[in-house]
Amino acid sequence: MKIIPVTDKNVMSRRAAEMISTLVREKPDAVLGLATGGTPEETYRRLADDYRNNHTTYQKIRTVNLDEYVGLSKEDPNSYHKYMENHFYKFVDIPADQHFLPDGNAVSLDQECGDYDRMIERLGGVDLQLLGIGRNGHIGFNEPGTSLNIGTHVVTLTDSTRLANARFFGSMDAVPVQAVTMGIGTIMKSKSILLLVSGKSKAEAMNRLLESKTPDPDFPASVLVSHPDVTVIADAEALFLTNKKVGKF
Ligand SMILES: O=P(O)(O)OC[C@H]1O[C@](O)(CO)[C@@H](O)[C@@H]1O
Repeated sequence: MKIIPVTDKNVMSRRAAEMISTLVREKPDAVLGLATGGTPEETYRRLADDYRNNHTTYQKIRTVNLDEYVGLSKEDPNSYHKYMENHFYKFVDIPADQHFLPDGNAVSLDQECGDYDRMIERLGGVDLQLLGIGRNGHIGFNEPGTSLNIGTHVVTLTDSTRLANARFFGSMDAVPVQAVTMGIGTIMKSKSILLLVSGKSKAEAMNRLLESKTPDPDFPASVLVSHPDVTVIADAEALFLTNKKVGKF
């Protein structure tokens, strides 16, 4: 795991956007694995700026997202379909049939999960998977206790995750209880992984990740220590609990 310590969220987002746009320019038909949540919002803004200012094209890029809530339509303002539309797709030239998210409203969710993994394989696998981390160490929506080999599946969200995401819904009761998520096995097949960690609320998770020596299902992000190509960009607030030397900010 390569750790890049940065002063704040702005720098984290700039560095992340630079990594992603470099890949897009070097491999114009790359498969990007994308994430939602508060952490990558500014990274998407910067990628949109880069598209506008430097004409970085997404015409051949394919994107696959980590997850979607069960029971929300694609048009629901809180769906991750809508999030991606509002934060990224509408600002760049990626064709509509080249970006994919799991369908949380599929008639058969089991079928949808299997189809999603097969679709990622057909695309040739993910070149770069962008990740955030939950306070309890979840990646995607893989909550503590999830099998480390599992493919895309339906998950019941923990109260802590629903509480953390209640800020987008207005109340915790409005947050769906289930989601479809790429599994940890799916995420680990990505050729490279970029984890973004920002803010004091993530400091405990960051500390635990840095202390992790081997994958532990009780702390899903720990699986990243066994992946050959992981970059973590973390800001000073996220790193404030760790005594490990992470290099200069
Ligand atoms: O970036 P946030 O909003 O703190 O969320 C952390 C992670 O939890 C999720 O919301 C759930 O998958 C991810 O989208 C995100 O990477």
